[in-house]
Formats: sequence, structure tokens, C-alpha cells
Amino acid sequence: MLSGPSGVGKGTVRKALFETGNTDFSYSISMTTRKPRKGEVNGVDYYFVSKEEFEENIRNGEMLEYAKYVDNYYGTPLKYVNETLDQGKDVFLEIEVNGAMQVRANCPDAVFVFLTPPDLMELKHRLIGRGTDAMDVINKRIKKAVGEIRMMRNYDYAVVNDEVSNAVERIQMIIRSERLRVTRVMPDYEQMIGDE
Ligand SMILES: Nc1ncnc2c1ncn2[C@@H]1O[C@H](COP(=O)(O)OP(=O)(O)OP(=O)(O)O)[C@@H](O)[C@H]1O
Ligand SMILES: Nc1nc2c(ncn2[C@@H]2O[C@H](COP(=O)(O)O)[C@@H](O)[C@H]2O)c(=O)[nH]1
Repeated sequence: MLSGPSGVGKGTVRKALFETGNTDFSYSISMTTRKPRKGEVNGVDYYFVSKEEFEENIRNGEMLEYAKYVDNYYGTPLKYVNETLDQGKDVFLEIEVNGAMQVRANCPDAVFVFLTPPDLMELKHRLIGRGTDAMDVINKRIKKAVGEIRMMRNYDYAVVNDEVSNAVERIQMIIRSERLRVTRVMPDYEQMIGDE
């Protein structure tokens, strides 16, 4: 689970992490009521839906988590996560802090990483530099970022995204150490106790 303020570089770092080929996570595509940005593709970047459709998904219990963020809904469809976990694969979520805390409450095994900017000025530069949002939207996102950074203490790990390659390396170290921890506490119990 990767969280962090808008513009910190979650998407950039996640793509670089997946490109290393050293990760076997399945990325969960979120659902949103936000309008697609230039170049964004439905079913790749997000499932873009209407407010009515999103609210119906909530009513039907089809979201693992969801949150309202700067006037739009964002959420994780439950079906994909369940199907992927049932296949024995780990799921990678890239979501904001309120949704992350809902997952925290429901998925005790999930690992929570907060990606943080070197400072708020740099965050603003990145949001402006991305060129996808109007200045009033950028200001709303920066305002949100202050509260989001306060939530960092509720995460298992904090990673500074100063350079993308450094952030990727730090996340890879976290993945390795979490996998080692799980194998250490989960010996092959079937072999230990036999078939019966
Ligand atoms: N380490 C970095 N140094 C400089 N620029 C960066 C770095 N990481 C990402 N960026 C740039 O910052 C901008 C925002 O990155 P990105 O879209 O990945 O952020 P995000 O956290 O996924 O945002 P959102 O939550 O709004 O989807 C992009 O223009 C990206 O190229
Ligand atoms: N709670 C959730 N937050 C999500 C999800 N997918 C994305 N996000 C976060 O929303 C903001 C804004 O995203 P943007 O694409 O409009 O810039 C950002 O922090 C995303 O990480 C989700 O499924 N649930």
C-alpha cells in the first residue's frame, strides 16, 4: 500500500518499481468520478465512472475502501483485490490516506508505506510541473497535503521521494524485509505436521 500527498510521485515511483521486473505485485486499478486527464485511459489509469455509478458501488458493498478527495470519489474495487489474493498474489494499492486507514482497519496483513516529499515547496513545484491541474486545484491539493503528512505516523514506513531511483530502492528494501519477516514467522507448518 503506497500513500502520500498528491504530486509527491507515487505513480512515477510505482511505475519505476514495476519496471525493475523484481516485483510480482498486481496493481489494483482504482475507480474515480474525476474526469480523465489528457492521455489517461479508462481501465488503465482508472475506471472512470459517474457519481451515480460510484455511489451504487458503495451501496452494493463493492468497494474495499473509498474516500472523497477534492470534490471527487476515489476507491478500490473489492472484487479484483479478493480474486488476486485468492490466487496467492500480493496486491499493490496506491491511494490517499483516509482510504488507507480503512484498509488498515480491515486488512491486518497489509504493509503501509508513506511517500513523502523533501518539502512542501518541492511538492508544489511537482504539481505545477506535472501540468495537469488548474492552480485552484493545486492549492486545494497542497492544503490537503499538510493534513496528509500528519498521518504519516500511522504508517509502517516513510520513504522520502528525493530521487525516483532512491525511492524505488528504499521500497524494494521494505518489500524484501517484509517478505523475510513473513517467512521467519511462517515456517512450513504442513511439512511439520504431515497431511492429517
Ligand atoms: N523524485 C522526483 N523528483 C522530481 N520530480 C518528480 C519525482 N517524482 C515524481 N516527480 C514528478 O512529479 C510529478 C507528480 O508525480 P506523480 O504524478 O507520479 O505524483 P502522484 O503522487 O502519483 O500524484 P497523484 O496522487 O495526484 O496521482 C510528475 O510530473 C513527476 O514526473
Ligand atoms: N482512497 C483512495 N484514494 C485514491 C484511489 N486512487 C487514487 N487515489 C488518490 O486520490 C488522490 C488524487 O488522485 P489524482 O489521480 O486525481 O491525482 C491521490 O492521492 C491518489 O493517490 C483509491 O482507490 N482510493
